[in-house]
Amino acid sequence: MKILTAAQTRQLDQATMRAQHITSVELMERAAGALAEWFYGAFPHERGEILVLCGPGNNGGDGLALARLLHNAGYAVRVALLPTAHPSADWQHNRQHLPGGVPVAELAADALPALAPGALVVDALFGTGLARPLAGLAAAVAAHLHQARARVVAVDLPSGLLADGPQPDPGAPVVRADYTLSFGLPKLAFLLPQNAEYVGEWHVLDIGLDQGFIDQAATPWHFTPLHDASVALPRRARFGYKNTFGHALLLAGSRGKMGAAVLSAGACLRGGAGLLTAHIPGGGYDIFQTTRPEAMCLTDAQANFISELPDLGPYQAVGIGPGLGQEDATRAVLAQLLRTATVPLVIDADALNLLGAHRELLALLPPNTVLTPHIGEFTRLTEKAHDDYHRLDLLREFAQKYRCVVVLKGAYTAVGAPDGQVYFNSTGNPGMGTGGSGDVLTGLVLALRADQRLGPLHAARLAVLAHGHAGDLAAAATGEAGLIASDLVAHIGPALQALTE
Ligand SMILES: NC(=O)C1=CN([C@@H]2O[C@H](COP(=O)(O)OP(=O)(O)OC[C@H]3O[C@@H](n4cnc5c(N)ncnc54)[C@H](OP(=O)(O)O)[C@@H]3O)[C@@H](O)[C@H]2O)[C@@H](O)CC1
Ligand SMILES: Nc1ncnc2c1ncn2[C@@H]1O[C@H](COP(=O)(O)OP(=O)(O)O)[C@@H](O)[C@H]1O
Ligand SMILES: [K+]
Repeated sequence: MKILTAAQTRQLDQATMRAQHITSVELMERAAGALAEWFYGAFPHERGEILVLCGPGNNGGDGLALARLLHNAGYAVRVALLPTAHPSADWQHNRQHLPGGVPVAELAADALPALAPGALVVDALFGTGLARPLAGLAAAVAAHLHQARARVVAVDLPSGLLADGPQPDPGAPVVRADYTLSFGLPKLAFLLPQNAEYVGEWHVLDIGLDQGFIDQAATPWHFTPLHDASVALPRRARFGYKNTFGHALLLAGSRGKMGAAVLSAGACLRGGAGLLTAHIPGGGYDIFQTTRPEAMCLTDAQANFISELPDLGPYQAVGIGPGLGQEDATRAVLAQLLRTATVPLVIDADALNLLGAHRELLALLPPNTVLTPHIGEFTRLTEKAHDDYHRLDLLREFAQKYRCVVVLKGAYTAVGAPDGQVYFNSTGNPGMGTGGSGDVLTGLVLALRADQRLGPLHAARLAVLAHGHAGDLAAAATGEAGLIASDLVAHIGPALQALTE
């Protein structure tokens, strides 16, 4: 699913009207209808009055049309208008069609609407047409909503927030919505941590926008929903056997962090690898063999860390990093791996930290390597980003420069591809913020890299999608707080099953 800019969204509206021979008023009516349907589902028994705040453009027009539909459906609705000399044509149409029974007032700085605590407010002040930061009356309204602790439903965008870029004036107020209801496609702003306090819970409502325009629109940004055919897992061949499904090598663990190796190995096995060999510090042997009997095990001469690179001959993919530690000898193993590997690599955790601390090693990264940094690890590999948008620029630059797939982990994990495209993930939940979750992802990516039917981007995107889905399945059973990384491993099977072709 593509993510478009505000400018592209305006073109998409025009293309939809042309292709479907509808007027802008008709398109607005569809948008309002979709908003109203959402309201009926979310607030079926709302008794209090709903205040609809309308700006001068089509966002305000959506608000006026929604007010009419809610009133006709029996809700108590009141409208407050931002004073304007030049309302949009569709605004005027919907103003004229507002039923007489809906009270309408103009907003004024010295008489902002009284709001009972928890009052339900629709923010239809500004959407994608926002041309400058909120100031004056609009800014006062945004602050008033916040102080009054109103429940705010934003139409298309919380007013004051840009759809696709950082705020020009970070100090200017932005409406803090509990819900944001957008049309057709998600907006880039929804996916970034810095905007979470404004966007709240967001939903995309289908209003039948022109798919032809969307298909040809150029954008680096994509969103991967749970069921995305382009990243499905191919079925296993009926006559396949363990050697068909890939033999993975995992270099992981150090004293005190053998659990990372165990978790990662579990995920690799549950991810469908035909065979898994783990190379671990000698002192971890009993732990590993006892907890992961399905995996084979090579022990390092060192008891507490890894100092030797095994012969890579038998393997279809190599993963390195979980619980690895940052010993000099381990760094030498990483360097040797980068120099000699001819099979796909997956690099995580301390292996990334070693790369960050010794950046000369970055030049050795084989193309199509998958790196799985969280934000802290990514910062060590690159530089401190000014904000979340700048970090996305850094992600694209890094993936293009090193011809690698970079999985920037977190809520809506962003997968950067060597061609500069970025794919945001839709699955997962905050319960996954628990030690070892990333180690599980590494094992799963490794299994899918050992699967020779999948390319690096497909493997990384599918692993991220399945890992998040496993987290969602696990959280349904344990709750978010109770979720631990082992639960992710246990749910990889059903998650992958749900994502199989
Ligand atoms: N496919 C879709 O997504 C569909 C989208 N639709 C809806 O259309 C919305 C976009 O409508 P839009 O283009 O009329 O822009 P909108 O956000 O109402 O603002 C423009 C007005 O605000 C003003 N203005 C701007 N900034 C300001 C500021 N800081 N302070 C004060 N004023 C400011 C600006 O004035 P000006 O800059 O000219 O002075 C102009 O008057 C979109 O978000 C969605 O809700 C649906 O109806 C159909 C399907
Ligand atoms: N709020 C969240 N929503 C979705 N996924 C999350 C969230 N928090 C963490 N995760 C996922 O959990 C994993 C955490 O990885 P990481 O920080 O490397 O953990 P660890 O180092 O403990 O293994 C990542 O895949 C990340 O995307
Ligand atoms: K809005």
